[in-house]
Order: sequence, then C-alpha cells, then structure tokens
Amino acid sequence: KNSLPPHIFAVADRAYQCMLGRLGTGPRNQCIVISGESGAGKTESTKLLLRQIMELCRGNSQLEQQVLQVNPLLEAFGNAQTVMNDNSSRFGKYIQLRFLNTSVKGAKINEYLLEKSRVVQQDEGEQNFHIFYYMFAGISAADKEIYGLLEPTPYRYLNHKYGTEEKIQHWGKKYHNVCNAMDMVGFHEREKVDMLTILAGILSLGNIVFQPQDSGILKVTEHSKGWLKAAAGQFGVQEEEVLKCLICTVNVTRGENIQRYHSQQQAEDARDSIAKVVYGRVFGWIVSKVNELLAPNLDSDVELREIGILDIFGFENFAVNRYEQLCINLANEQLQYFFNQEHIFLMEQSEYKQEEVSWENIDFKDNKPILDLFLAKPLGIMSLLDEQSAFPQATDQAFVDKLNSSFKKNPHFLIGRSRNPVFSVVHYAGKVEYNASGFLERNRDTIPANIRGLFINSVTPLLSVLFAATISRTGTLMPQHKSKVRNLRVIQGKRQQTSAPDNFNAKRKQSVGAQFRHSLVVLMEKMFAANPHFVRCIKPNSSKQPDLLDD
Ligand SMILES: Nc1ncnc2c1ncn2[C@@H]1O[C@H](COP(=O)(O)OP(=O)(O)OP(=O)(O)O)[C@@H](O)[C@H]1O
Repeated sequence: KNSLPPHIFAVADRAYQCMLGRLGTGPRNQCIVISGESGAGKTESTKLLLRQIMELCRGNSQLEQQVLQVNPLLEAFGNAQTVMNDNSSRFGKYIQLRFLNTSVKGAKINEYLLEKSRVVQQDEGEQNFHIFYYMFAGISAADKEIYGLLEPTPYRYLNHKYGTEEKIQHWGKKYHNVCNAMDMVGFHEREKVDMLTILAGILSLGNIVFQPQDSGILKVTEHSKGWLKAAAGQFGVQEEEVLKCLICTVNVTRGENIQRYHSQQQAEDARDSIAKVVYGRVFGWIVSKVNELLAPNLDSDVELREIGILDIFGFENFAVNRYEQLCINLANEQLQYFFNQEHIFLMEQSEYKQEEVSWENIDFKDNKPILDLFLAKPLGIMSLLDEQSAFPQATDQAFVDKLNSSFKKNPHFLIGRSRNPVFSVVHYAGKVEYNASGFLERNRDTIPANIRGLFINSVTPLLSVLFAATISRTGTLMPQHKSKVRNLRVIQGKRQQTSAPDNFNAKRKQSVGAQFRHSLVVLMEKMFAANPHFVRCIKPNSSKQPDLLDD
C-alpha cells in the first residue's frame, strides 16, 4: 500500500468519486485509458489501479481476490517475452468493474486482437506465449507422459530453445500460480487435462513436415510421421482426417466432392493456421470462463455503474511492420481521436471560453483524415483490404497497387519505393512503413474448411466445446451449452459425410479486420458515453533495467 505511486492513487480516487457523483457531476460511468509504448508500465498500472479501486470501495473481498487472481492466468496465455518487454501483453483488454452504489458486484473483461501469429513464429530475441515454457517447467515427468510432451527443445514452435536453470525454476513457480488460478476460476480437472493436452497437440502439429511424392501429392516425411500421430492423438481425432485437412481441400460441386491438393506452402499454411485457431479458441474460452466467474450475481434489471480500465497495445513502429501493427495503430488513432475530440482540446477549451477565462486558442492536429483513410467505405484501407481478401486470386501486391491508385493524392499516404509490397501511413505519432506481405492471408485468417467438423467430433471434450462455440461480430468466443454441443456434433457428423461447408467457409466468415473494427466501435461507444481519465506511461529506459532513467 505504501509503495502505491501517488498518480495511481489520484486517478483511482477521482474515478471512484466521479462514478458515485461525489464531485458534482452526478453519478456516471467512468473509463480510464492507459497508454504508452510497449514496456512502459500499462499492465502494471492496470493491476495497481484495480487494487486501489477495490481498496477504496472496501470491496467484497472474495470478488477482489478473484479479479486480481485471474491475472496470472490471462498473462500466462496472453503475454510473452519480446525485445521490448519480458512480460509483454500480446492482446488488448478492457476491464469493466461493475458497482451497485459504493460496492463492486462483478467485473467483465473484453479482449482484443490476440497476436496468434506468435504461436507459430517468433522473431529473434522473442518467445512464444509464456504458458508453453511454464508447462515444461511445472509438469511432473509422469504427467508429461499423459499429455504426450517430450523435452522442450525438439519443438519447432519454440524455436528449439528453452531457458537457463534459473529461468526454469521461475517458470515452475509461475506454472503453479496458473494452476491455482485455474482452480479458483473453477476449471474442472478434466478441462485442465484437456487444455494441456491441446497445447501439447499444438506443439506436435508444428513439427509436421511435408514432402512431395512421385505423384506430386504431398505426404508427411518419414521423420515427422510420429508427430502427426501424436498431434492426432492429442487432438482426439483420426490421423488420416488431420492429414487430409493438411494436404488437400475438399470442395463440393453439384453434390460431388472435388479434392484439390495443396502445394508445400499451402500445407504448411494449413498446419500453422490450425495451430493458431486452436490457441486463439483456448484463449477465448479462458476469458469466457473468467467472465462467468466474475459476472455480478444480481437480477439483470438492477442498474449498475461501471469503471472501465483500458490496457491496450500502444502505437508500434518496428523495423518491419505487419498486419498486426496496422490494426494496433488504427486502434491508437481511434484513441487519439477520442482524446483530442472529446476531451482535451475541444472540451477543455470550450469550457475555458464559457467561463470567460482568458485563453489563447491552441491548435491541435485533428487526426480525423487519418481515421477516414483507414475506415472510409468503400474507399478506405480496411475496406479495400476486405475487398481484395474476398478474391481468392488476389495478391498482397495487387492490394498495395489498389491503395496506391486510390490514395496517391492523400497527404497521409505514401507510396512505397521497394520491390516488396510496402506502403506508408503518416500517423498522428509519425510515419510508419507497412510491409503488406501476408496481409490478405492474415485478414482472411483462413483455416482448412473441414477442421471445424473434425474438431467438433473430437473425443477430447474441451476441443469439441471450443469448436462448437460461435464467434460474435466483435470476435468474442461464445461457448454453447452442452446439449447444443451434442446436437452440433451430430449435425456436423452428418454434414461431414456429405462434406457440406460449415461455418468456417471462408466466403461467409468475417475478416479479422472487420471483427476488430466492430470491437473498436463497441469500445468507443462505451468510452464516449463515460467520463474519461487518461494515464500516460513513460518508458524509463530501453534496456529493461530498474532504477535507470534515460535522459
Ligand atoms: N510501477 C512499476 N514499478 C516497478 N516496475 C514496473 C512498474 N511498471 C512496470 N514495471 C516494470 O516494467 C515491466 C513492463 O511493464 P508492463 O508489462 O506493465 O508494460 P506494458 O506497458 O504493459 O507493456 P506491453 O505493451 O508490452 O504489454 C514490468 O514487467 C516491470 O518489470
């Protein structure tokens, strides 16, 4: 308590008092927006704020413990070591604390844009999500056999690397915290076992390598046959069915199954996309379980007030900026607009004028034109990306050509001068060059067409639940009730025989960009309706050192 930074105390206190209407504004929902670059301290500030708000309302101590204890679970599955931060959140979150009068009655977490690509690939100096390292360090040798886990270094998705003795000890402790958090959230033993088996399955899947046969059709190499068998076993499905999803696509034309065999690249993409979708669904499911636990136990007509805390990825500008950076930077433009428009400049200045305080108008950079460049319909970057993503034959270069011709006169867009498909956007925070290689695929997030049917019928109950779940317009995973899952399993079983397309049919599926845009719209609606507080975190140094403030 004594070490609580004073600004955290001030923000928590102000938000709480404003929510109760004690500062002369009438009771209102509040939102606290925490911003700053990666490693600046957003997540740590969020945790301190939560603790302090709970302290202020002298909350329901069980709920308080639960809200704080879900953090190790979310961080294990959603955080990773990056070059910027050893515990970097690879997803954005908005935590809403819900109050009845002065006391907190529940909470809800919304998650945004988990960086699933990290499951299958990490840049130099970076790691996969923490949970993979924790589980190797914390699971006993006997249990590893149950999950089908070997030593960590053979796994390609871990870059064949592990940690020093000191780190392994630390990870072992973290694993036990995660297990405690799972117990507290109310995971059944069977769900825990399934979840770890599924994670082991992801790692086995990553080791499958393909080679062409004389016929040109791919097979898995002799060396990786064992990995295919292991992955199928861990996912609770037939080996041949997994292989089929990897090496070919089955389309139904006039009631007839037409098989199209994959190239080596397509098979590798199919393998990686399965790993990403499975991990993404495990994460979504954890968040939904946490929300079930934290939901207020009150009639739905009881009116509750909220304090929301937004801990979202800051503006990013790396050596190579990919699709994820485009989405993250769009979110930051949106937040900057909120900051400019609603509050700091327009609102404060008009208040000064109203009160006849002598005041010289300050000009600010309105970033609306940049938001329009991204979001206008039909001629905005995101719409054009969706349009191109809908054409199976379109290429990343064709998308960039389309941008170049549409925005050549736009002062916030710069045509790239490279052989690669690149373009730049002049953001409010500076110019960022994007490399569009892989944009269409990441936006489509295509997964093999029959995978949903296959996994719904898995003998691993959790996998079946994960794939029977629906995904909302904003990308939230919504698990079905058990009876519905059973029905779906039957329906999907029948469908599989006729190979009818399921919900994952790429043509009907919403793009990642569209889901992200919807989730931003919903978030912004909540924020515009609330009273805002802004916390800007400043990174003291770039060498991850304590007690060092870089001039
Ligand atoms: N108030 C604090 N006191 C001491 N150390 C801190 C504090 N805030 C942050 N740190 C240190 O900085 C590290 C990075 O902080 P944090 O994870 O909160 O950054 P972030 O802004 O959320 O980054 P990212 O965007 O990558 O998730 C922490 O793991 C911790 O070591």
